[in-house]
Amino acid sequence: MERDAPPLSSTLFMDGVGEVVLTLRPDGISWKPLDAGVVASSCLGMDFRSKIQTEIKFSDVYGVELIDSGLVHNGSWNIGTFRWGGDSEAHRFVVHGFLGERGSASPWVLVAYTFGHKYLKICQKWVEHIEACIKNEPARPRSLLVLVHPLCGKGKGRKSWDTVAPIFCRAKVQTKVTVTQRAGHAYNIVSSLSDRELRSFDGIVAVGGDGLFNEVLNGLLASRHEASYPPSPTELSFAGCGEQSQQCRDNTNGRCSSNDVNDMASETSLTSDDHEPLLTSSMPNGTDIPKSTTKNEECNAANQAPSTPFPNDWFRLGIIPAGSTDAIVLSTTGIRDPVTSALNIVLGRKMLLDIAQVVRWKASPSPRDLPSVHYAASFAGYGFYGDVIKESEKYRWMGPIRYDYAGTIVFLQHRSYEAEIAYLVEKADPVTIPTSMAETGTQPSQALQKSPSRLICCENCAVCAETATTANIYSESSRWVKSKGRFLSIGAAIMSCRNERAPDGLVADAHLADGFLHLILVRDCPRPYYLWHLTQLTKKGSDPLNFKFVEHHKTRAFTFISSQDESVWNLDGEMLKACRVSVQVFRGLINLFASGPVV
Ligand SMILES: Nc1ncnc2c1ncn2[C@@H]1O[C@H](COP(=O)(O)OP(=O)(O)OP(=O)(O)O)[C@@H](O)[C@H]1O
Repeated sequence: MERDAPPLSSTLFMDGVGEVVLTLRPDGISWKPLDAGVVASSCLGMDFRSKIQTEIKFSDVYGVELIDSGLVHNGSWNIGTFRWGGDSEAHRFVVHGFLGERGSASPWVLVAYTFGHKYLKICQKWVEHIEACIKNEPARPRSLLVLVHPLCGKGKGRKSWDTVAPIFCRAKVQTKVTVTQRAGHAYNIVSSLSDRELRSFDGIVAVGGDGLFNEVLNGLLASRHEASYPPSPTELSFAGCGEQSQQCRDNTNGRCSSNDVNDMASETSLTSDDHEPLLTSSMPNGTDIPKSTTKNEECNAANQAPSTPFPNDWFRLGIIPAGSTDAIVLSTTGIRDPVTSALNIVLGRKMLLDIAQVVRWKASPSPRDLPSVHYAASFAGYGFYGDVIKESEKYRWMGPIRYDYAGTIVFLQHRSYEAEIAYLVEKADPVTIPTSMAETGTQPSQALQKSPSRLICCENCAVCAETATTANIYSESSRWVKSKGRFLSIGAAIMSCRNERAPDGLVADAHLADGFLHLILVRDCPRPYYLWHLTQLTKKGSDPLNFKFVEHHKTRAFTFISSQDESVWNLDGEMLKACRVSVQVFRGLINLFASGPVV
């Protein structure tokens, strides 16, 4: 007889096990074989058998679905022998979940448990019930925009999406999928979404590498993030640093007063417009493009504010790793696995991520040369880092190995660059160690010995969760410090920047959402010392920053002026030509479908 009441406990057939008593608990379901045996599960056509799996929590269930009626196999493994108990024809439903050890950096493994009953209604009730329970789990997405870079990595973007697409389907997440056709395509799609279109999605997923994610990030924030620019390098250079630079500001919440601009005009031709945010929409690679305007955006423009501003607490970005380095995924999940990342997305995992705003200033007298704004999630680097990206473009045909080849060439060239940096120092910052200028040597500096115990960012990180609001970069609690000289490289790590070559990343203890970046200045030094520094980066547990020629400053903003006519920056692995740059970090500017690395 069919029943209408929701089942709290029923006897069903479980595929590969036989008859079980299935029980609904507040936090999941459990099953107990009537015939004491073992439990089996299957995944993507493969069988995973476990003697201990007799339950699954709703937090580990990503989908449940009715399937066609058919055979439920009643066989089970029993101490190495297959015991066949006959199959039963039944109505069926499948519970899709995953097995993953908490606190372990191994990939999560998909599991599917199939149950059957002779009455369809019993199966329907179980499905409805489990669905209702998983809906109570923290905000799982319903609709996503998915952008697939088909050529990323070794051309594995499409294949990576094909691997994980069934997960989205089983989780009943609607996906609008676009395969990119060229560099800049993802940027165009995202930046031209009207607010209404954006609000129809819970997030955007990039299937590709850090470069595709950077395009999505820039497209999203180009017209939706409103903030004052950081000071221009020439402004700080003109005003000098330290307390003076604070005094050159009025009370316009960080914007320069017209006096500042007039004062600077003789040096750089900056106009007051240069200091208005969001005047220019730029491609991540530095090509300025006209922003397409939708009706909605016109409306927004009239209201002077986008109706979906950033930061907000609902819209999330996700990455399915398929690129050549995948530093953002490695630094935010601890593992480079498309299935684990897809599960993080459909399960609605959410964490805040700091984003760096990189403003490129031009020195040309043309009033059309407005500053252009770019965003980076993981890294901004100059010198060695910029040169490697530039050189590697010549060898694109080699695939990901071109970075090793280009890195070797650039290392052998051993170029250093004259530059002037000004960085913001927190008056109470224990990590900023302004080491002596232009000092090189083989003896490790004492910098890190002076730093407090190094807390590595992880799931539920206490540092990132601190509610203390990050002070405005113009607050009284900070001052600008200048550093000038010849540098082999200048790197700004917004996150640890872990990758397969650098298992701890550039800065092992960088946090994902503390509002700081780590400025690493590598001063000109003999080539063997630089090699020593680089090789330390490749070793787990080493200390690549503990050299006298390396300065490490934890900061919220810095400016840069190069004395070169052409300077190349590396933003999240993409090239940006810029001789004058200001960078500031925005704490938790976006939400990511992730929960932090397992370390
Ligand atoms: N269909 C496409 N054809 C060519 N380039 C594309 C396409 N889609 C995106 N791109 C661009 O390719 C660049 C690299 O993308 P991504 O980082 O995702 O892959 P990757 O394999 O890790 O790349 P790389 O090895 O260059 O770092 C980005 O600048 C991105 O904008």
